[in-house]
Amino acid sequence: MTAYRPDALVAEDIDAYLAGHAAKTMLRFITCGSVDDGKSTLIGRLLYDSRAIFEDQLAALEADSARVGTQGTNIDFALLVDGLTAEREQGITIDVAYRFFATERRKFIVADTPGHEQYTRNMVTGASTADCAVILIDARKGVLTQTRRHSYLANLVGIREIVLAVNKMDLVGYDQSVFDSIVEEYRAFAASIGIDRFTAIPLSGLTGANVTERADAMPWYAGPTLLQHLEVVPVDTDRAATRPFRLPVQWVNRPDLDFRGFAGMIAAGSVSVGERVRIVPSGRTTQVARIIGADGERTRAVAGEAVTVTLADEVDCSRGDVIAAADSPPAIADQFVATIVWLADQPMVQGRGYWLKLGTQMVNATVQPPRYVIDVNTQAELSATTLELNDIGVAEVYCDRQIVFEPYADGVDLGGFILIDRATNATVAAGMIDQALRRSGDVHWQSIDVTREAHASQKGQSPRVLWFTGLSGSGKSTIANLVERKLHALGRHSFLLDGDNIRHGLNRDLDFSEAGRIENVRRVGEVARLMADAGLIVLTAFISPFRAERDMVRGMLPVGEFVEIFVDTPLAVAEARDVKGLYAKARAGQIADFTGISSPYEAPARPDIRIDTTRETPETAAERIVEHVIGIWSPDL
Ligand SMILES: Nc1ncnc2c1ncn2[C@@H]1O[C@H](COP(=O)(O)OS(=O)(=O)O)[C@@H](OP(=O)(O)O)[C@H]1O
Ligand SMILES: Nc1ncnc2c1ncn2[C@@H]1O[C@H](COP(=O)(O)OP(=O)(O)O)[C@@H](O)[C@H]1O
Repeated sequence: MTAYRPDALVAEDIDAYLAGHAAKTMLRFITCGSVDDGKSTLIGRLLYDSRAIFEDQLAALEADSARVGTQGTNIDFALLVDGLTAEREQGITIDVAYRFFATERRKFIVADTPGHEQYTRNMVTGASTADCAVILIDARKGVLTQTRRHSYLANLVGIREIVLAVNKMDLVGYDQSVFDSIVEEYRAFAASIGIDRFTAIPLSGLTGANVTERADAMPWYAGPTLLQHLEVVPVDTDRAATRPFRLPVQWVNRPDLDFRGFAGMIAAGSVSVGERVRIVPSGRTTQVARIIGADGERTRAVAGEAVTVTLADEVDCSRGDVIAAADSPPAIADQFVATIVWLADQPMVQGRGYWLKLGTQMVNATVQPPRYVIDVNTQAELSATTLELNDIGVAEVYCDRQIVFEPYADGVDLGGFILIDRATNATVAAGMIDQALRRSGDVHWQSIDVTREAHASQKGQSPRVLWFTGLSGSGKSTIANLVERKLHALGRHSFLLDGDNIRHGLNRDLDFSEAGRIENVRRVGEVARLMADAGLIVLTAFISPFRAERDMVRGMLPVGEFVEIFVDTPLAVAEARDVKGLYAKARAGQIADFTGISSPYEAPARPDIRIDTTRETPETAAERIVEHVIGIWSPDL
């Protein structure tokens, strides 16, 4: 290996330096091990021996090149930090240090994750974009629990290149038999968790033996040094290039009527002009007419490249769709079994709707209680009712519509997803699709001839869901009743779903726990949607204490159809009214989880209508609501 000498070249010919630098492939790798294994020393040696470009040097370089009017450092710099900013924007607090260095053959980003309790979250975050994992073993200690944990996690997130770095060989007299027995023990374990291939290298971070320089002390080892190996291991895009073509559409580029291009990053395979492609999920096939890359018109493009393609026919294709090889398209489904790593401090809430983001697709999804969680140290399958921080579990995921996917093992881009809290926008989990549930493919949406528009127009009205929310005794039922009477008198077709009544029938199996209330509101939302599909004006009077579920119901309906009405009555006033005597019982400890007292109420931040019942009578509140509803639907007045 020839050490890379950026300083000299930068001084002589910055353009040549930047051009050479930009053309090199990038390897992202992760180091797993603890300080005791000599990890810091090893990384330090790699950086030192390869005359690494440190972050601050790159920043200085960028500033210098801007000053002399040269372009081109930006791309590398983005690559250096993009992993970080993406995670920060998603609200995950992680503890992963990224370091950048380069040799003449390759650029490297090494993610260094500390080995403390937050290990799973840190490692999954650091490893999710890595091509390769370097697993450190102390030659004196051999394969330990943490070696197994690191290997399991690396394999879980889809890292196919594993390097077993048997460190501190100097402390065992560079003895081949020590190395061989560690490799044999590791091979048996690796096979048991599905790792069929790894590269073992005996080395010493301290002396530098087999890190960047060959070691005279270990003549029995004929393989590459660690750096030599890292310079040639295949990166994920090499592997992706051999799979069937996939282009998840990021946006549709339509500058004028003559041009309609579909832009995105090719996730797998390659594509040539004239090739037949299939748009998924619609299933329409057509041919690729043109391919435009960063450097202009192309005849072919491969995985990892950002392109815009145009198609021979005017087919429907929008953001979230996937343009794929016509004869081997990805699957579509709305229910999956997935392996989920929980990243948030708040545990998973059964039945709660989370945003599921898979590539360019975003849908609402709920997670069932896990079938089991995995002990990362022993790989044992344990029973659990929910997923908590750092848990890894296998669970069913239900989406509210079909998505285009591939099992994670076949492709990270269409198989990996994140779950996002709808209220805070924080990433709460990372998931990997194992397979679709069979019933998902068996249940088809029945296409119905009498559409919701036909139902509504027959009734001469636009459907609405008037969603009343507020504390017990706030006045939801009283006002909703009055509104319905007025609508009825005006000849509107309506139906009132009331908390007390539904809880005696449809939802009699549900309690007032968080999960019980979430499921209560979800079912009511589904029923309200069906009734709105039937053309009705639906009124619902449920406490519906959580923002996430109210927002979820809003998202289930066409824009503008959901009207959130906050019956804003202070707790003290509702409690003073105590229509049903429940507050007195709750205060006396006879009712558990009572809203406002021992269970939370999340007030709407921006309701469509707010009613202050301390200032407004039920009558005037109802008139205002009717005016709001009739006002926005003027055609048939
Ligand atoms: N623990 C506890 N907390 C809150 N409310 C309780 C509880 N136990 C019984 N009740 C009675 O149930 C009614 C609320 O049911 P909801 O279906 O509207 O509640 S929720 O939306 O699922 O939170 C509510 O009716 P309203 O007073 O009309 O709101 C109460 O009468
Ligand atoms: N401005 C008001 N709006 C609604 N209800 C009011 C108002 N002022 C007093 N009330 C009384 O408050 C009580 C509200 O009870 P209810 O409608 O059953 O509440 P909820 O359905 O929210 O539990 C009723 O007895 C009602 O007469």
